[in-house]
Amino acid sequence: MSKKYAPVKKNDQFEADIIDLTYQGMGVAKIEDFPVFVANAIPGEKVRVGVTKVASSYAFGRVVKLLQESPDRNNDIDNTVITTGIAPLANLKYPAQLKYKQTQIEQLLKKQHIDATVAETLGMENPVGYRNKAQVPVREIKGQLETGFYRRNSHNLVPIEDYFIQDPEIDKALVVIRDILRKYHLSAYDENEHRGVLRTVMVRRGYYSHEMMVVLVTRSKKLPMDTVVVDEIRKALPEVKSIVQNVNPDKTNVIMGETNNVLWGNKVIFDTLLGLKFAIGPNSFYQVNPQTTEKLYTLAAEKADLKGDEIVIDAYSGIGTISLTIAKHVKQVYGVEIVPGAVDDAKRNADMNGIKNTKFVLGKAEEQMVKWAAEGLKPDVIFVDPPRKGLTPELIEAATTMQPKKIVYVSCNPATLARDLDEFILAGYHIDGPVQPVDQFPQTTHIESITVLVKD
Ligand SMILES: C[S@@+](CC[C@H](N)C(=O)[O-])C[C@H]1O[C@@H](n2cnc3c(N)ncnc32)[C@H](O)[C@@H]1O
Repeated sequence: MSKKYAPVKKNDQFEADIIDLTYQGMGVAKIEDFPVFVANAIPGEKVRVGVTKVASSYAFGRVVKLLQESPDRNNDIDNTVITTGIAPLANLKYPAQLKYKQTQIEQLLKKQHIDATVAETLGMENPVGYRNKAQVPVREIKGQLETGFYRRNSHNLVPIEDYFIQDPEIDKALVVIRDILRKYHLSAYDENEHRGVLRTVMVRRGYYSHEMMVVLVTRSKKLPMDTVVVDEIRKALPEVKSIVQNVNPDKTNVIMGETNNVLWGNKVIFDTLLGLKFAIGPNSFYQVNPQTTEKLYTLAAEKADLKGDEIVIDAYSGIGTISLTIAKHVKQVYGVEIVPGAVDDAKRNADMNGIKNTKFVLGKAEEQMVKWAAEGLKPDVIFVDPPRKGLTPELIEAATTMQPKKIVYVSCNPATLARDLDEFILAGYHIDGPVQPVDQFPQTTHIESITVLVKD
């Protein structure tokens, strides 16, 4: 690829209109057709841009002066949530956020030459304080243990007490835990030296149950003062039902390690979703926005139009949330999931809710689907709910070989969704009805949606 000529250099300033918003929530300005991505600038604004970094085909900039403000700008926020990337879209009023998410999907489908409509994003009534899970790094700043969030694109911790999108009870618990760790002089992890004890504090809280799990992720096997620390945490936070130490000894950005030691209480916490009870372990994926998850699953089930006699596959089944919520509307569900603890939770969740027509298999969805296809399994409907990287060609081939009438694609990344939809269309499926975005992650750039594919 030929190298573009960069018409700007670092520290240059220029005035520009912001013409677009990237999928990371940066404003786009152009100078001689050369894109400059500007933090905290939104479409419709005119700004004086200061160039902060120049690459061969784009540059980054910051707002030196806001010359003309968009009516969509939300000024009612603490800027830390933008600079840390906790809530990179919080500078947009909520209706504009919903529109942005719809438009992002439309643009990605168009790029892939997919002819489909995208419905308006279903939003939340109160789009703050919704996250049921926090994972905050622990670092030492000026000789003191701090919890907070990294400044965007860095590993520099910004101490924070109000995380804006997390359940406020979780925010309060984080401060209590931080103060207990300080009181007993526990050391924070130092990434550069690979030293210190506490790397991350994870807190999860059941939306309906109010049960809390605290996970202390440590570099070292030993957690000094564990007995007193645990005792103080559970006394100070009566909602806590489980305190776990997770050991992650590696020099890595991966948050959780493989070993969990239950320090006090249960191995799991429980919560309810669509009237069913779920056990959730420390390493299991559980949707972070329980309020919209209920809408999402209800819609996904409605769109599948289940009659009661279907064989269904739930690929990427996690702790069985989709499988178990649709089980009563179908004959049999087969789930596949890669995390052993999540499969154990899914089986336990089926038992706990008296559901007998589900079968959960531990494995890679892309391999298990090929096995099922080879065994002659003929599902009527396949649900896929993959992580951000989307589906593999093998999975798509296996799924279409089984020739289900419907495929319901729950996606958390419209870029991989568009790529995969193209493959399904080539394999003889078409998109039925509009793609439906559901705002699982208000104030952030993440986009969740449901698409239904039907056999031609
Ligand atoms: C977006 S979550 C969906 C989970 C579940 N459907 C839910 O809504 O709670 C994706 C799940 O896929 C699992 N996963 C990731 N890669 C996988 C793979 N190759 N095969 C099977 N499961 C995988 C993750 O552990 C996670 O539980």
